Amino acid sequence: MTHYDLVIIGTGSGNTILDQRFADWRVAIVEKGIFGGTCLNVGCIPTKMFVYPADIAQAISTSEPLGVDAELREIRWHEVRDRIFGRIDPIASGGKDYRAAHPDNANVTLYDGTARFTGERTLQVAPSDGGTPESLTADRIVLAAGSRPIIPDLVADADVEYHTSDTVMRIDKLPSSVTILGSGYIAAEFAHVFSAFGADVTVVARSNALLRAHDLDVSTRFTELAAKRWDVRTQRTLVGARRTTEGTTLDLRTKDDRNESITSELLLIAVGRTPNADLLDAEAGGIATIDGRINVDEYQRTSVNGVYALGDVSSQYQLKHVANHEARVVRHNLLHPDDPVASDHRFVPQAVFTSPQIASVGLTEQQARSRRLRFVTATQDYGGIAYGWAMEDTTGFVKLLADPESGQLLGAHIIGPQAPTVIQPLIQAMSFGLDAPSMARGQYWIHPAMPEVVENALLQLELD
Ligand SMILES: Cc1cc2nc3c(=O)[nH]c(=O)nc-3n(C[C@H](O)[C@H](O)[C@H](O)COP(=O)(O)OP(=O)(O)OC[C@H]3O[C@@H](n4cnc5c(N)ncnc54)[C@H](O)[C@@H]3O)c2cc1C
Ligand SMILES: NC(=O)c1ccc[n+]([C@@H]2O[C@H](COP(=O)([O-])OP(=O)(O)OC[C@H]3O[C@@H](n4cnc5c(N)ncnc54)[C@H](O)[C@@H]3O)[C@@H](O)[C@H]2O)c1
Repeated sequence: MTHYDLVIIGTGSGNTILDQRFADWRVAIVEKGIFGGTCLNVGCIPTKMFVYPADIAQAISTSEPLGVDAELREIRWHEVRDRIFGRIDPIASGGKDYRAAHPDNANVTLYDGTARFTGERTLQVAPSDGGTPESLTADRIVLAAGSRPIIPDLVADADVEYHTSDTVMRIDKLPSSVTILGSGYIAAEFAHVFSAFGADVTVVARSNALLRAHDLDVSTRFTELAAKRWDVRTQRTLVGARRTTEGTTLDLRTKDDRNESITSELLLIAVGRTPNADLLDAEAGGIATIDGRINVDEYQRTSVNGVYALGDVSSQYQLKHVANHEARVVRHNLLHPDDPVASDHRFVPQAVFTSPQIASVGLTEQQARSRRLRFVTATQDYGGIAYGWAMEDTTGFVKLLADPESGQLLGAHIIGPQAPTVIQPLIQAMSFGLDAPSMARGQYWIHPAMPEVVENALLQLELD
């Protein structure tokens, strides 16, 4: 049994905790997979590195209304893929080497294996190479074990080949057709990538809209646009999956009880991610869970003294900027347990890097209504501002919700070019309590730049 001052499980945002202030601590890091976690290796970063060339490919094939006749000749898949992972893989291995061997980390032991609780602040680590499990105890433990893709039993139990976001970015050949089961973030982003690269894409949704957790106006607009680009099947229930000569077939039932089948070369499952709390045997460590997540208070503390959790394993937001924020909170609270800081989840923004891009922060109109809040809304089309004319945009808009009495913004929802960038001043205004009139008229807005779409939306809010 080896004892540590601190054990960190998971090297995504968990790996960002350690700095020189921990130099006197005896620390262990346990990682069962690729060093660096989801965002770096199979999540945010490689997906966006695929989205960028996809955006270029799509711009070429949609440039004709601007008077530019261009032709997309070829996607050199191997080059696209290898540029991305040629950049990412060395970062993962370099990060691992740094923790394992650099003098800065003389106090750190890296375990390549799976940790699970066997008692309070007591862990067993099963080495990835099948070696003898080792027991560790620690005064403090950080659970940063992330989440993993959910695979419906009907797919997992069938004799079919399928991909998840963990595997699909490394495939050897660009498929001619792709079926995506699911209609959230991952479905929207990969549908854009594969269709921009020339594949026929079918998206299968259980509900009546894609991205249905978004503001209804955004979700409705996105679903309409998606249906023009992809074969979108809403309100379908999966009833089976089978291998056929042409690829993989999904058997579906429609809302009006008809049977239908979709066959494609590649099947991508994107129906959500489940926290890895179960892999940790959290209950054996006395750690409470809620809906499969590790339960934490505002200080990221679990039900066991000295044990903290952060990121996808405990958060209702499965987002990297949230995991990183929570890691900073955990770092402070490890160093200053008597003067802890709380996580700030008031205005968590999110963006979907599909086409058109989507970004949002704060309440949706549905949420404002269900909370019975008094609010006003304003919507400004990109097409009504000068930069929108330049782009000939006809589909993007900014929608704002505000408290009519105080002028404080309650929510912002954008669908359109560069939405994740255009939204940032609104996140800032909400985070620092800047009211809409002050934001609109208390600063210059560069003319004729894209953020004028935000300025005009702010000016349209009919406040008291
Ligand atoms: C395809 C995709 C695209 C995404 N794009 C974005 C985006 O654009 N923006 C954004 O904000 N978010 C995005 N996300 C979400 C983001 O990647 C996650 O929210 C974030 O990576 C979570 O970080 P984490 O540190 O909690 O977990 P992770 O980074 O998943 O790290 C957890 C680590 O723990 C290890 N582990 C698990 N169990 C054990 C165990 N028992 N013992 C030892 N090790 C263990 C795992 O191997 C893993 O390396 C995306 C996710 C996916 C899948
Ligand atoms: N840009 C980003 O920030 C980004 C990108 C990708 C992933 N992520 C994170 O990763 C998480 C997981 O992404 P995701 O797209 O897998 O999940 P998601 O929760 O965004 O969407 C899953 C969708 O699949 C649907 N679904 C569930 N079971 C189904 C079934 N049997 N048949 C058909 N549809 C079904 C759900 O109704 C839901 O709409 C996201 O919630 C997000 O937090 C973020």
